[in-house]
Amino acid sequence: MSERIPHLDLPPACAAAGTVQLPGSKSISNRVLLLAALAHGTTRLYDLLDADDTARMREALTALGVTLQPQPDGALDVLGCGGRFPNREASLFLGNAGTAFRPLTAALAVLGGDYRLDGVARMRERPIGDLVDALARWGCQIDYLGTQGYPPLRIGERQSVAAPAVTRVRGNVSSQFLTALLIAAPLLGQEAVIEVDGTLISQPYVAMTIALMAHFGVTVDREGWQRFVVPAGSRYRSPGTWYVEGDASSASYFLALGALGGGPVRVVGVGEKSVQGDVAFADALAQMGARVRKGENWIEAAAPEGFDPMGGAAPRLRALTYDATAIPDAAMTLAALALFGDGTSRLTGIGSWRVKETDRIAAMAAELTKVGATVACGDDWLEVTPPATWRAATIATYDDHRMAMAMSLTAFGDCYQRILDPACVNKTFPTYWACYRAIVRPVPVVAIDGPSASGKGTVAARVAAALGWHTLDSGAVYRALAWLALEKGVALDDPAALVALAGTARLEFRDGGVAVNGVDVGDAIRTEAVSCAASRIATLPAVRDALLALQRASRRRPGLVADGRDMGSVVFPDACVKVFLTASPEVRAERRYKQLIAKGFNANIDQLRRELAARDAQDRARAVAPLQAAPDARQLDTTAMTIDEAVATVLEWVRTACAVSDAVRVG
Ligand SMILES: Nc1ncnc2c1ncn2[C@@H]1O[C@H](COP(=O)(O)OP(=O)(O)O)[C@@H](O)[C@H]1O
Ligand SMILES: Nc1ccn([C@H]2C[C@H](O)[C@@H](COP(=O)(O)OP(=O)(O)O)O2)c(=O)n1
Repeated sequence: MSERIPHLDLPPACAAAGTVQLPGSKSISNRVLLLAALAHGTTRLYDLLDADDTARMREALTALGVTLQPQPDGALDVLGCGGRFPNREASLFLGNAGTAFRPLTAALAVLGGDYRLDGVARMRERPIGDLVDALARWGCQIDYLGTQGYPPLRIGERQSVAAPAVTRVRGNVSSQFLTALLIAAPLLGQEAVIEVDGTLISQPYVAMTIALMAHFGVTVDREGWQRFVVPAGSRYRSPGTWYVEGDASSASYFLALGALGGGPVRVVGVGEKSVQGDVAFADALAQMGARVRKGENWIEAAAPEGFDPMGGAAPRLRALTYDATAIPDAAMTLAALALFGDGTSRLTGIGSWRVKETDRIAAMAAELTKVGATVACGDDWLEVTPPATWRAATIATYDDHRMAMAMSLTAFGDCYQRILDPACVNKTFPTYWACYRAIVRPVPVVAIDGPSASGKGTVAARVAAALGWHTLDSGAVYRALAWLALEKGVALDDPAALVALAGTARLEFRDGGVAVNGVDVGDAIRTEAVSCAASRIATLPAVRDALLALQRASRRRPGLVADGRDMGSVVFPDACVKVFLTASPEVRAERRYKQLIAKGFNANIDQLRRELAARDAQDRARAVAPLQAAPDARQLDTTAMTIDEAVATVLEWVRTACAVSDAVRVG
């Protein structure tokens, strides 16, 4: 997704199954790019992540004079510069990529030169003082160009001081500081000893750094996770060819979706032997009750034993109490999964969330609350109690890819959810939404549109009864508001007043019944006066917008049959079957006449014919969502058909359309 669209509406989801080929790991990609650039010899890299954060690293290396040669088979050749960048002067823009900013700062500071490093506004709020202080003790020359302790930075020539016996760095701010020092240490030309003060967070990321350095010829001796020694004479050497693992953090969203949507969902690219700590997410998911299986290069997740994907709701998972110190990124997925727990979940050890792409604790708390959860949080913990009632929400993403991806799980809460700035996933996973759509099955909708008295309502109700699905008579939505406007004397051509009326009234549509502010208006809205008023207010775009969410709220498991004028074209454009029902004007007038008489209303067939024709004309001519068949709708002319025949035809279409999915129960 390259264009920044303002929002993405996720329809309520009912199932998820399939296989996802994961993009390359961001953490591995940026580490091996830098190691290959610093190494002696050429490294051929396969399956590198192609996303914003890796693009920033590649641009930086190019600016430093490193040659990167894309190969016809998709690989990238990095021509290592043997421990010294050709360009001793450069100005680097690193966006919001911590995995590029921190290690490059350390490597450039140790090598010395004349460099400027900067990033986006948020990068200027992410602390780097601990790393700069440690580097200063190695004789590095680093100045803050803005706020002390934060980017942007200017790097000069390193003073030739003997490295102190021990360089200390705090372990609880960002493990990337330690990673940066370790990667830069072989460039010092002498032994480096690094000690960690306090607890080391995100320890698996440091293990990954050490493992990758070993593949590039540098062995780090360590005592526990407190003391690290990089021997004198260490030099990076290309391993020749390197295959980047799939991203384990990105895997977490799909595994979670598998647990919520029945599954199984398989992610390919990470497995049992992964060097990435975030594979531990799968174990946390199993603790929540999901069924998890792992192979060498894949992990699979399915809903808990006994879950019926055709039932009324997402599976109840077990609430989780979890120390996420080792997996801060994947823990965001756990926070969203907590919405589906059987009680309050508690995540601890997530203090580093405060200094990531955004203050993730505050962001998560705010957005989980919007969908109905009760959330409590502190400096380094978050507690989530699932919603008693789910709410449709507009979810902010804070220019944070993981906020967008984690919150996509909320689609299993039986409401539409709007994700703002969905393209923020480009940071690490540009194809996320395409992968999401490939495995997630929204609650199915059958849309039946057509002119008045073509039989929409009758056919819709019978089809829904046969399938066991819900119904939406969208005409009743317009009729109810029109009825209220007539009651209250609100002008039928005053959009603002009508929208205000819709905002304050309680309009309820359940099981075929219609109530306005608690009063049953099922029959009152069927008069010809209300029909004409409904058709008039339906021409106003603002009124149509105001009634959209109300109509979409009817989309609930296991499925919905909706009838109206724009069900297939506007309200449910992703409906699995779209029907455009017609009948000749004479037959329609006759049907309506009989219907009204049967209900005890007075009716005149000639007048009905005229009124139907006028209303059809108005519904067809309006500028917004006019009555017309969607391009992908199937026409059904019922002029010479019985109701049974019409219903049987539609049911057959539903069965054919849904046969591809065993997630949808038909008939
Ligand atoms: N195929 C059909 N053949 C005969 N009568 C029908 C047929 N479809 C619907 N009807 C009758 O026509 C009337 C109007 O149908 P309705 O479902 O209210 O239409 P709409 O919702 O399109 O306005 C109802 O009394 C219904 O029983
Ligand atoms: N999806 C819809 C449904 C109804 N309307 C408007 C246009 C229609 O003339 C009125 C009444 O719709 P309704 O479906 O109840 O009317 P009929 O039963 O077909 O006569 O509402 C609409 O604009 N869009």
